[in-house]
Amino acid sequence: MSIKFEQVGYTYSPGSPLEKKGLEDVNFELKTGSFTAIIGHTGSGKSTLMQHFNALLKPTEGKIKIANTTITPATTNKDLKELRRHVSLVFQFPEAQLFESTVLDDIAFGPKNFGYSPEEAKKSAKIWLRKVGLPDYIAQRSPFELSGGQMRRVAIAGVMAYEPDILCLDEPAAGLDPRARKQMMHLFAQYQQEGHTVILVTHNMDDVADYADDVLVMEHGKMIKHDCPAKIFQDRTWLKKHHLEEPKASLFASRLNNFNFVQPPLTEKKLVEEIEQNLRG
Ligand SMILES: Nc1ncnc2c1ncn2[C@@H]1O[C@H](COP(=O)(O)OP(=O)(O)OP(=O)(O)O)[C@@H](O)[C@H]1O
Repeated sequence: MSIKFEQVGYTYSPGSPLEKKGLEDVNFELKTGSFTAIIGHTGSGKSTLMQHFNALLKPTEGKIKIANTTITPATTNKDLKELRRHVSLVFQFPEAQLFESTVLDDIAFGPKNFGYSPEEAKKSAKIWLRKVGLPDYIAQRSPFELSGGQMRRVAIAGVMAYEPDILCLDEPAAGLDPRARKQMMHLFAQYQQEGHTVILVTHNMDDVADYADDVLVMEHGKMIKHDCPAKIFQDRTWLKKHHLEEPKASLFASRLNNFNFVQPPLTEKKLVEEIEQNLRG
């Protein structure tokens, strides 16, 4: 499913004293099957942008084309059900939205809502319970008896169980320990490898380097750069100017004297390879 933003703008509370521009003249196109990271410092418009992918917010200017749906300021909610089956949004702390009495029912809720029969929904829920790394015996427990990390997985399984073509994630691993974060990111990477499009808002540049193949940089509601991670992270002066961090691996490499890196290694694996090469001469 292709995604195209054309001169998209969004104003919060227009015409009121609280009027605030959230997005301004945003233009880009994302490829089907890509893993796009949206980065930028706090308040730059990442979440505002994210909420436009499934029209939770509709542009107040410009238009968005996602597959066969065009979203403009005039689009009404009744035109959007089909889009929302194909494009899902996971907010920070999605576990706050769990509500069913068992884990399995909670995961099956999304698929049922989007037209799966009760049997199909249950079957998909069982598959996704495993895919997010939870044991089968948890299925009949109340989601509220689980740990925070387990609840997060249940919430994410509930979205992935109806297999949206485009999965939008707003800092989905916030607050998780490093191991749980890695497992979660791995799950999203696998989802992309199975042919889906993944869009991730993150402050974690290591995740960008490890998983994304495409990056949008936001600043003051505008998209200031759209490129692959290697190009985004190659210019340290530009990153500093825009208050963006670089991945730990390239930061580490920049502090090594007497080593020659053709370009900053972005991942731990690449860093190790390049150090080995340097040592071999
Ligand atoms: N409901 C709202 N009403 C008015 N202004 C808002 C609202 N939500 C966000 N904004 C403003 O829009 C701008 C962009 O906010 P947004 O939440 O999209 O940024 P962000 O990049 O996601 O930030 P963070 O990294 O802190 O989550 C900010 O100036 C913010 O104050």
